[in-house]
Amino acid sequence: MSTTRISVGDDYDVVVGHGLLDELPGLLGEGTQRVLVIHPRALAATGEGVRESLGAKGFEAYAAEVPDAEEAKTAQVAAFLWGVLGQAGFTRTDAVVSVGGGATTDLAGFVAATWLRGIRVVHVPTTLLAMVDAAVGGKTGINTAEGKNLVGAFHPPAGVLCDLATLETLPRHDFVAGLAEVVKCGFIADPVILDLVEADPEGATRPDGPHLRELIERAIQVKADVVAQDLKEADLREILNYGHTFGHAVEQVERYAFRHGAAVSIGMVYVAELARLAGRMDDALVERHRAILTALGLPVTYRGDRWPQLLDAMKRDKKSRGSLLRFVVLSDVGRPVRLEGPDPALLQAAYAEVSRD
Ligand SMILES: NC(=O)c1ccc[n+]([C@@H]2O[C@H](COP(=O)([O-])OP(=O)(O)OC[C@H]3O[C@@H](n4cnc5c(N)ncnc54)[C@H](O)[C@@H]3O)[C@@H](O)[C@H]2O)c1
Ligand SMILES: O=C(O)C(=O)C[C@@H](O)[C@H](O)[C@H](O)COP(=O)(O)O
Ligand SMILES: [Zn+2]
Repeated sequence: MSTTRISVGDDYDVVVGHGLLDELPGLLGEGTQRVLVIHPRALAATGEGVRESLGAKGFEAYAAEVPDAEEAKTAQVAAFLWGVLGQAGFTRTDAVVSVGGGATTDLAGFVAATWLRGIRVVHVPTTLLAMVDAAVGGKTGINTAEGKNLVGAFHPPAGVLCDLATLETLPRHDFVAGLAEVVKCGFIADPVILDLVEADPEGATRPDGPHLRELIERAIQVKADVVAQDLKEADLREILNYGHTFGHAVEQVERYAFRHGAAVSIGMVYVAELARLAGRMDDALVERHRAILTALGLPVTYRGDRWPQLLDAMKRDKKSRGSLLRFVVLSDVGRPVRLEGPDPALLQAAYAEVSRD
């Protein structure tokens, strides 16, 4: 089966295909002696397989298991991993490999960014969301009690290996959650993604769907093009945060029991409604958001009794400047603009539009 390479500027490639482990040693860097493979509990066998294959190639290979999903993105788990690296004597020529979903790649990337002020990391994403988004672009981080991804660093990987076979074991709800970030790329930059999903929404929800590979590669291309121009989110990169101001607030209010992609789905409808109320988006495009996300089985409403908590969480969004709340909105498909300091009445009215009883 074919392999695709999508370059992120001149920095590194995101490789999409099947059985890509042979590429891993070449990405680890010359002189690398020790490698720590970080994987979640659910992928114990896969993580051990990667460790063994590196051991067989002559590396001093270690594996560390971390909790599944968002429970891994804590200071305690990061401290556990710093301990593992310290005990094994990892130096600046050694490396970290993440094998898992976005929670694992965010955590492992952060640990690599902070160990000795930065060692090499290679991501082997195993969820749809991590392939198209989390493993690409160098945003790493953990959560704190006050909010999502509040501690982190920009630390691009040396490479990203997306083995499509790993998606076969991914639970359906996690697969579908990843589609929210694919659709996000469609709305902000690549309308063909929206056309493909609209033509066959059921097919899009299956790992063997006819357009899955194209959807994945198009979404990666959108992200790669953006981060190659603005790694540290001075301006353009904010478009990748479409739907996240409200989405991250939902995740925090739900204490991370809600999947990231599901929260972003609601967040995109929220911000579309906000844009409509602010006179920036027409009714048809708002309804297109609802129709596409609903057809994929993603949520587009949220409970209606959490406004003070949601607003409080939104104020800590990284796009905020002082007390100014800032949103990425669309004037049309592929035309992201900023909405700064919207009237508080509009913020709450948009919430009413996505609230269910
Ligand atoms: N850094 C970024 O740019 C960026 C972008 C998007 C999202 N994120 C972050 O990514 C996280 C969400 O990532 P996610 O949706 O991949 O979820 P996740 O990492 O929480 O994984 C979901 C679940 O699936 C399990 N799993 C992973 N791969 C599997 C497989 N192949 N088979 C069976 N089970 C598997 C995991 O152990 C976990 O329980 C959030 O923390 C979000 O903030 C980061
Ligand atoms: O890569 C980016 O930039 C993004 O915003 C992609 C998002 O999908 C992702 O969830 C990211 O982790 C959000 O970052 P944050 O800066 O809002 O914490
Ligand atoms: Zn996201």
